[in-house]
This record gives sequence, structure tokens and C-alpha cells, in this order.
Amino acid sequence: MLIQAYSVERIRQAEAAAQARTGDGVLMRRAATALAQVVVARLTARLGSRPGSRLPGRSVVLLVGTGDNGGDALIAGALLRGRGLAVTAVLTDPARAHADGLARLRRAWGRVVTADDPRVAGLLAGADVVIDGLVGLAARPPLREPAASLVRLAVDSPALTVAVDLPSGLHPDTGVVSGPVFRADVTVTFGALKPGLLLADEWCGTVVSDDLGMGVGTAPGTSVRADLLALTDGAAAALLPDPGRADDKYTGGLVGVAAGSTDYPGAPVLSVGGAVCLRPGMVRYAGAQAKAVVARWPEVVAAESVERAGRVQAWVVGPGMGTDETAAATLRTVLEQDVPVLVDADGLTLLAGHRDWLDRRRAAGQVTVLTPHDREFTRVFGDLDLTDRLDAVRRAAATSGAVVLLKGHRTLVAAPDGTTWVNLTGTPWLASAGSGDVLSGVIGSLLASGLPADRAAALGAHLHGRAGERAERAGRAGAHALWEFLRG
Ligand SMILES: NC(=O)C1=CN([C@@H]2O[C@H](COP(=O)(O)OP(=O)(O)OC[C@H]3O[C@@H](n4cnc5c(N)ncnc54)[C@H](OP(=O)(O)O)[C@@H]3O)[C@@H](O)[C@H]2O)[C@@H](O)CC1
Ligand SMILES: [K+]
Repeated sequence: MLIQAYSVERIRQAEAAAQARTGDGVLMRRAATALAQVVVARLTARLGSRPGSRLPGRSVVLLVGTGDNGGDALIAGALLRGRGLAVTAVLTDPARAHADGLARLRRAWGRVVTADDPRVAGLLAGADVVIDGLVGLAARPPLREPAASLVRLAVDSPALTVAVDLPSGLHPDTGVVSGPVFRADVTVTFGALKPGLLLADEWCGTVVSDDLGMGVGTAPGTSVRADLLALTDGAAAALLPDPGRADDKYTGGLVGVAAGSTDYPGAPVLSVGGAVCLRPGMVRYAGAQAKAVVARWPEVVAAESVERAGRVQAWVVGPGMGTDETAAATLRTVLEQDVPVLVDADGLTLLAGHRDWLDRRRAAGQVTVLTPHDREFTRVFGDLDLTDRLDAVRRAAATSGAVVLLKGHRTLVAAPDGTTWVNLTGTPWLASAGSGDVLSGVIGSLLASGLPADRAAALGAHLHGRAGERAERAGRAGAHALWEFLRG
């Protein structure tokens, strides 16, 4: 199963349709029930079975804004009162707080204070649970006062922090964070995942999604495609090409790597290594480092130039290639071939001055994949602002006709038809020299095996991230062993 996120607009459409079926208030009651259940389960687990660790009497603080997000929190608060918890709602604007939710909490003997109450800081510091019902789908960060101050206070609370629908301060569609953000241990989200929860997952903690019976993405007559996709390990394993019994080295995927120069002997070895690790039928290498490449990867068939390399089913071009005339000629030759081509590193720098080469491939219906980091992205797509990375990568794919993989904490992949992926694997340890070279080879192999380009890029990023996580564990173990050794 793929992980699927939907835009606020799509969720609102499904909500309207569901509300017409169920009648007023039903979805909110379901949302509040789901929220209260998660709070009880998580708090019970947190308290454990120590003496005195019973739920009744534990304190819950609700941060309540001016909309239905606050309504969810208030009704959940009333339900938690029913379990014997002490519940206090902190209202940002009493006149605009959800009236029915407030009435229910009051009927259940919940306490209500306003955000300017001097006791609020103490309440948050002493709470067992803080529930963030400040803003949800209607959020337009940065948070205004007094919500911003409440979030700042909540950051210091040792309580279990639970976000309703999404952490306040985060943009639901873009994941862009500006100003203070509620840092959640758990986010209970309704209808479907929102893109922001995947793009800025570091604020969300564990995400529990309850569709409330809304059927987002399945409404008749609407597009079933999610707005943002992510792979699970299971989905990644299902995509991985397996050689069939009838395959030989020529049918199992032939990938060519045009990379390296006299100045950069390492990048081609790494890029070819990435390709080899995916076990295609054959890896061909073209460039100035044939000896170094074959010394490390003896199964590779190497040549000095693309013209002499022979037939392939996909090319990777660019890592360590330099940006001189020879490199430009190599890039041009590769881009003239009617096979999928992945352009990385120096290839991207060169491409910035030759956008017409990309246009030609687009006109011919040929598949191109670009794998920039931020600086390379700006070189090629200078007019696109990277504040909203999702928007930028989608525009880049739409205007260039290429699949664009934008590297980052959460690597994004966008296809010209609008299909967009976010990669959820990896570690900051991957932000190191040579890591991108390996990724280019991995994706090149997947392209050669015939996977659609956006899937090849998303799968490559997923596998590369998992490999990075393993390397991190090994690196940490190594560093620890070294430390022990040095200490004698
Ligand atoms: N769809 C579903 O499936 C279901 C949805 N449900 C729930 O409803 C929620 C959506 O409720 P909603 O539409 O009432 O808006 P919500 O997010 O509570 O915002 C309230 C107000 O916040 C304000 N505000 C905005 N930005 C701000 C900022 N930066 N700083 C400060 N304030 C800011 C803005 O006010 P204004 O700008 O007008 O002053 C806005 O009107 C949804 O997230 C889910 O929890 C469930 O109950 C049932 C199923
Ligand atoms: K919230």
C-alpha cells in the first residue's frame, strides 16, 4: 500500500459530501471520539502500571482556537471528563469558540479559562496532556497571538502533546513552517493525511489517521489520485524488479553511466557502485576513469566515451564529469539518445545553459530525470522560489517535461503529469559528499529495468535512504567503538 495524502481542498470536498449523508455534527463527534480514544490509550501507555498511575485526576489542557478544530478538542475534552480526567480549556477568543463544544465541556464540569489568564503557564507546565485545537484545515501560518504564545508555552511542557488534525503552525498543504509550531507526540488526523504531515513530519510525532467514514479519494467523478504519495517498505519491495528465469544480461536491464573526469575520479566509482548494487543485467561505464571503475567493479563493461559504450536502456550522466567542452559534448550526445536519461551534478550545471536540449527531449516524448540539490535546482530553474518546495518541484517538472527529484531532508519527486512523491526514509548522515553520486546510479538501474521514471526516482530515494540509515547505525557503532578504544 502506498501512503497517500490529500490537499485541504480535496478533504473539504469529501467532508461536504459526507456531511450531506450523515447530517450535522456527526463527523465532529466521530473526530472527537477518535481523539479521546487516542489520548486515553497513549496516556495509559505512558503512565504504565506503576502504583498511582491511574487515569482519573490526570490533567488535560485543551488549547482552543476559533473554529471546528477547537470544537473537536472541546468535545474530546467532554468525553475525557467522562473518564474522570481533569480538563481545562484555554480559549484564544471566547466569543468565537465552538459553541456546542464549549457547552458540552461545561456540562461535563470542565474548566474554561481565557488565553490571557495568568494561570495558563502553570497549567501547561503541570499538565499530563496538552491537546492542540488551535487551528486545523483553515490554518494560515504563522500563528497569530495569542495562539503563538500558547504554542511557545506548550513546547516547554513535559506533557503528552496531541495535535488535532495537524500541529498548529504548520501549513497543511505545503508543510511550510513559519513562526512557532506545536510539537506533537501524536497527531490525530481526520479524513486523510494532509501533505504537510508528510513534508514536515518532524513536528507531528506518530500520526494516527481516521477517515471518519468520509471516503476521501473515492468520490465518484473525482480524481482518485492522491495529491502526494510516499512509499512504505512493502510497496518499495513490490516495485523492485526481479530478474525472471528467461532474463539474460541483455534483458535484465542495461544501464550506462557517463561520469568522471581526470579531476574527479571518485564520483564515477560511486555512481557505478549505486547502479551495480541494484543488480541490473549489465552496467556500462563511459568516461575518463574506466580503469578506476573496473578496478572497483570488475563486472562493469567500460569504454572511454559514450559513442564507444554500446547499447543501453537508460543513461546516467553528470557525476564528476566537470563542465568543460568535452563534458558538454558528452551530455549532448547522451541527451540525443532515445532512452531514459538521468542528469545529475555537473550535468545539471551544464544543462542550466542548454535548456533547449531538455525541450527537444520533451518534444520527442523522451523520458528525462533531473536530480538536483537546492543550488543545482536554482541554477536550472532560477525563477522558482524554494520556500514552498512542493510547489517548486511540481512547477519545475511541469515546465521542463522532466521528472524532477529535489534532494533534501524530505526528498521530493514530481512528474510532469503532476504525480508527486515524498521520500520518508533517510537520515541527515546522508548529507555527505558522494551520497548523491550513489543515488544517481541506483535510479539509473531502476530506469533501465523499465520502471516509470517517477517510480524509479521515488524507489531509488527510498532504498538510498534505508541504506543511509544502516550506514548511520554502523557509523555510530564505529564511533562508539573508537571512543571506547581511545578511553582505553
Ligand atoms: N474536514 C474534515 O474532515 C473534518 C474537520 N473537522 C475539524 O474541523 C477543522 C477545520 O475547521 P475550520 O474550517 O472551522 O477551521 P480551523 O482549522 O479550526 O481554523 C479556525 C480558524 O483559525 C483561524 N486561523 C487561521 N490561521 C490562523 C493563524 N495563523 N493564527 C491564528 N488563527 C488562525 C481562522 O480564523 P480567522 O483567520 O478567520 O480569524 C480560522 O477560521 C479540521 O481541521 C478538523 O479539526 C472535524 O471536526 C470533522 C471532520
Ligand atoms: K491543531
